[in-house]
Amino acid sequence: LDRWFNVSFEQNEPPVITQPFPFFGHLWGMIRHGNLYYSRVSKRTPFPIYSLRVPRSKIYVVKSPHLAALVDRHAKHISFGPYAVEFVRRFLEPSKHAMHELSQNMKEDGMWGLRPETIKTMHEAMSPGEGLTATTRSLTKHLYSHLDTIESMSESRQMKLFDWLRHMMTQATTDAVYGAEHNPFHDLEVESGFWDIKDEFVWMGLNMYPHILAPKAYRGRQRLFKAFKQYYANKGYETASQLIRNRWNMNQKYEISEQDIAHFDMSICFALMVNSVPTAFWSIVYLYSRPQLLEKIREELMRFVKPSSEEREHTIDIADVVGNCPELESFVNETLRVLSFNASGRIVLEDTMIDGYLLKKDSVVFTPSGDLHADTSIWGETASSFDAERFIPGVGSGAKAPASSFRAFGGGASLCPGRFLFMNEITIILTIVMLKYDIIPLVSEWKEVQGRAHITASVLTPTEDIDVEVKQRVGWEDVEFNFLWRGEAIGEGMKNLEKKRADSVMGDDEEL
Ligand code: HEM
Repeated sequence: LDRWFNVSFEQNEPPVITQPFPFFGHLWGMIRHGNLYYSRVSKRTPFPIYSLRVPRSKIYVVKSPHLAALVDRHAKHISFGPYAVEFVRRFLEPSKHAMHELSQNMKEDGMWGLRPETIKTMHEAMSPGEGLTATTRSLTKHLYSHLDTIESMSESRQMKLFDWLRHMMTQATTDAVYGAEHNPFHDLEVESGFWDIKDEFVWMGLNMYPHILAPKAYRGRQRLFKAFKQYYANKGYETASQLIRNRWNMNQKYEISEQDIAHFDMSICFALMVNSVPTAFWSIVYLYSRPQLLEKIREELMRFVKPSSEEREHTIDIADVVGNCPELESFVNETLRVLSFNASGRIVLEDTMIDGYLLKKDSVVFTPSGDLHADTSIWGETASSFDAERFIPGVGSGAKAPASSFRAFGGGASLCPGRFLFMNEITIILTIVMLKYDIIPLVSEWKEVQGRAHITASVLTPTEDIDVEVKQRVGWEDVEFNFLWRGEAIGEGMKNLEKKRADSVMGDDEEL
């Protein structure tokens, strides 16, 4: 269809991009290509902003960095709130009371109302501070114990990379966030049901006969709802992270039922995992398929590794790595830049003029990250290629890019509150994996894998998995790593520490 795009102009409003099948043409493109559709249209239009007409909705797509920054600045009138509430209505089967409470104070005039207050408490729980430290420490322990199962695998440690990461990160993240005591994801049918929802999400979102159009997703959602209802009946929140306790308390304040809270958790699980898992996959593929880059980042990590007097033992506090490894951080940001295709959806609450364009009330505004991340006026002539050093201060174009143009985590008032937890998580995984293991594809070369866009996710999902073998890192087979998070030992570190304590107790006994 993209070959037959045409343009029509309406007074003041952004130009309308038409195609031969009125209304349904664009809708079909969106269903077929997900968020990648906007990039396809944008490539064929010279305008900084344009309109798409679909049944019952008018969509404006913002392409220019300047207009993206303006949309962010008009957050009260071009708002993320109603977009998020529409997600709840379509996917989470909320009660009337829950919908009523969620729909209050859409313009966020003052800090009141279920949605603004919940987001505020989420930011509090997930910004650097006690809550984030406690959750990350728990996450590190759970990730390590899953990674450690590699050690007990048989001689040939072969696995499907994406499947392996997905299972490990699902279990470890939900243990850390929901508490391992009552984590619903320990039931593997809940885990597989959850990922089925993602696979058939678009069809479920049409909200017409979901049990027929999206049967696997429908069953997965029912299973997830039921499991979370049981979780709250068991008072699972009492042993959960601050994030879940804060959310529970806020929902109590607004008299939201346990059933509604259980349904809301589907969105939290999406936020926790749908971007982090593919980012971990792409990061490992990009690193291990670029041996020089891998060695460079390993060298950077080695600055934080302290060998003990017994040569075999090495200790690293992963919390020191976060924010202090420009090569690693730049690499992760660049991975996000090239693979983020979120739409940053907003709803126009009042007719609003931005830069001479009229945006009409009730329309949808998308600011696709794919377009901004490919803009040569921001990222230079190399915008379309992967440059691991792009975000190193003083080296690449990324360090100077305006915040409103790097949109992997969205932008403006609705900037993702989970970005710090994510950065910690990816640093933990990559640090442990890079220091301890070599990862080799079973076929001789790393194959080129394509990405698929999802309406719910920012980061593309790989269209196929890669069979790999995980081996002890060559030259480091005899080294034992102790991993810490803010001085507290985990994994090997924990075992060694416990052993040392036991030895010293024995020594004391002997003295006695
Ligand atoms: C790679 C990891 C992640 C990526 C790429 C990501 C990306 C995003 C994006 C693109 C948005 C939309 C913001 C906008 O349109 O302006 C968003 C919002 C959000 N994210 Fe994340 N996210 C990640 C991890 C997380 C995690 C771990 C959580 C934890 C629960 C989380 C919670 C949220 C929430 C609650 C919002 C809505 C914010 C609001 O309503 O103001 N995200 N995220």
